[in-house]
Amino acid sequence: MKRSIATVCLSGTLDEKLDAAASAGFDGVELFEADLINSPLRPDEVRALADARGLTIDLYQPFRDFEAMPEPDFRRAEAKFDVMEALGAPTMLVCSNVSPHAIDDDALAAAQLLELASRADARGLKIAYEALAWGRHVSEYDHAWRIVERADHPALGTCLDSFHILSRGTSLDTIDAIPGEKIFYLQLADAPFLSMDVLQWSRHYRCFPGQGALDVRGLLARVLAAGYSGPLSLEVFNDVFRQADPCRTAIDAMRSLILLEDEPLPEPAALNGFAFVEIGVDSPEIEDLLRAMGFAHVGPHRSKPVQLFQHGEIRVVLNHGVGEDDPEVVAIAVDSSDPDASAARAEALLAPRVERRRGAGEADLTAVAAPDGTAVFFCGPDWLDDFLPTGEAESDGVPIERIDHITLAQPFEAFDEAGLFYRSVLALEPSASAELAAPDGLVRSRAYAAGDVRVVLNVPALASTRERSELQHVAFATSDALAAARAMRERGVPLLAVPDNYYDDLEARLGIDTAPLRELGVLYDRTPEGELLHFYTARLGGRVFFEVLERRGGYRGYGALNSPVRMAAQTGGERHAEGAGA
Ligand SMILES: O=C(O)c1ccc(O)c(O)c1
Ligand SMILES: [Mg+2]
Repeated sequence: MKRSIATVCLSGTLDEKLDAAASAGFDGVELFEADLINSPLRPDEVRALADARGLTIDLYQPFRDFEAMPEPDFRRAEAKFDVMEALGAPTMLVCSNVSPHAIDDDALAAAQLLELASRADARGLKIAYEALAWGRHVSEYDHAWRIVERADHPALGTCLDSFHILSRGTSLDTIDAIPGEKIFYLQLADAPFLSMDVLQWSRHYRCFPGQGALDVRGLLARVLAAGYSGPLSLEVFNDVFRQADPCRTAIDAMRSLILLEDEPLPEPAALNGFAFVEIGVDSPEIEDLLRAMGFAHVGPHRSKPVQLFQHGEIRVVLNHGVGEDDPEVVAIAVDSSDPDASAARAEALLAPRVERRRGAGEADLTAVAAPDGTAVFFCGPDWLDDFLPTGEAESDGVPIERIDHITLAQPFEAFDEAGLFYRSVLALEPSASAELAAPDGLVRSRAYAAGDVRVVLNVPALASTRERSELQHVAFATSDALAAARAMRERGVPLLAVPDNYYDDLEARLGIDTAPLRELGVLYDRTPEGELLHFYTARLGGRVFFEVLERRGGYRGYGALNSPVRMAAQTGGERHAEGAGA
């Protein structure tokens, strides 16, 4: 189907918005009135600009506070029709009246919309009437449809907006009763569940389908079943997108539509956990730490300054060629049952390829770049052959087994984009997001998982100019956290100290004996499904640390409840170290 995007979704000036929409592959735009009014470009120039970029202007929007008025403003309407003719925009969106002067009278609304539609029709234009969720007298789509049906004019139809419908929880049954050709336009937006005034929710927190919690997919299926054949158009008001790079937002938006439509998308290949995690480093200290955690240096890469360390199923690749000052997770790799299929799906979802140097005879690994720049590799079985065996053996006695999850701090503007990236490219399912209080600010966190591939994304809740530590960590699964903590402590792994107050609270809340946990700095969580025991290493330089976790029973979470004490301990340790050095 034709794909469109409202200019209000994108930051920048009108010409920048058009450029971004076109470069992401959109067919058309909804022109948001303010974007035109604030532009130095004449309507005919906007039309030419859109035309030159292969974009149609599908909708002019919104025309506000028109219907059910004592004196409907046809003069203003005619002036806007002039603009639409110059733009080549066929349809005007009229959103339901919010004015205190509006009269609660459907017959009046229908009569005035009928008059508007016949004037539009005289110019070959159409009117699409939309219920705003906060409209004064019309706030439900089925009500807007009854008024359209009552007016009964061929140039008058309705505009359905998934946000207004799903935010109010209106039954979707009436959609089936609207003839497809009377649905003149469909606007798609998702949003996280928030308990707040619906206007504020709509104007600040909408997001692209797949990024929020609304069943946009279900709604789309109903609208298509009704026979709608117009554009699938994204209309997202979002504070973060308004300040993000419009080209990136437009690609994020297009990825959302591709996922929503499903059709030309290769099926996701089954993933069998993480093949490896790659850490960029320029110092050898991390090698000592990995050995203390029981890892063996399995081998150097045949042609690159890259070392493979392994313990059980856990593989950590240290890349000395991309080392920043501080160690940093630069790549994650999934073990794919069909790496070519994984790569094809990633490409279909507009994931940018990471170009890599490859020596003769080396495995041909495809990597794509996640929004924060982390490379995501799709591995088959043969990549291990790229390393020359050293014969070094792993140590017994440190019971860690596989990578459980990888947690990556995201740049402020990349959080929703990154979530949709992992959700679509790797077909990971999101869990609910959590808010975690760190000493230096609130952190929003959301996990994405499929089988043994789990990625947790964190982001500061507010953009900040302050220097913030953007922590990343790799969590290793164990079947015995206490034994693992004891073994690592004996082997000299620096573990994060946990305050006594934490254990006192744990005893007060749960009535458990915390002595073994307290002794080793192991944190604890319990849900009806099971238990979690987990602990952390100190940070390796600035950003990276390791976690070891034991899931007991059916525990599926990530110990979010314990993140604040962990973050406080990390901040405290850092300030302590600064103080000691002074
Ligand atoms: O927030 C608004 O005013 C507004 C305007 C036009 C729309 O289509 C819409 O869904 C909301
Ligand atoms: Mg709308």
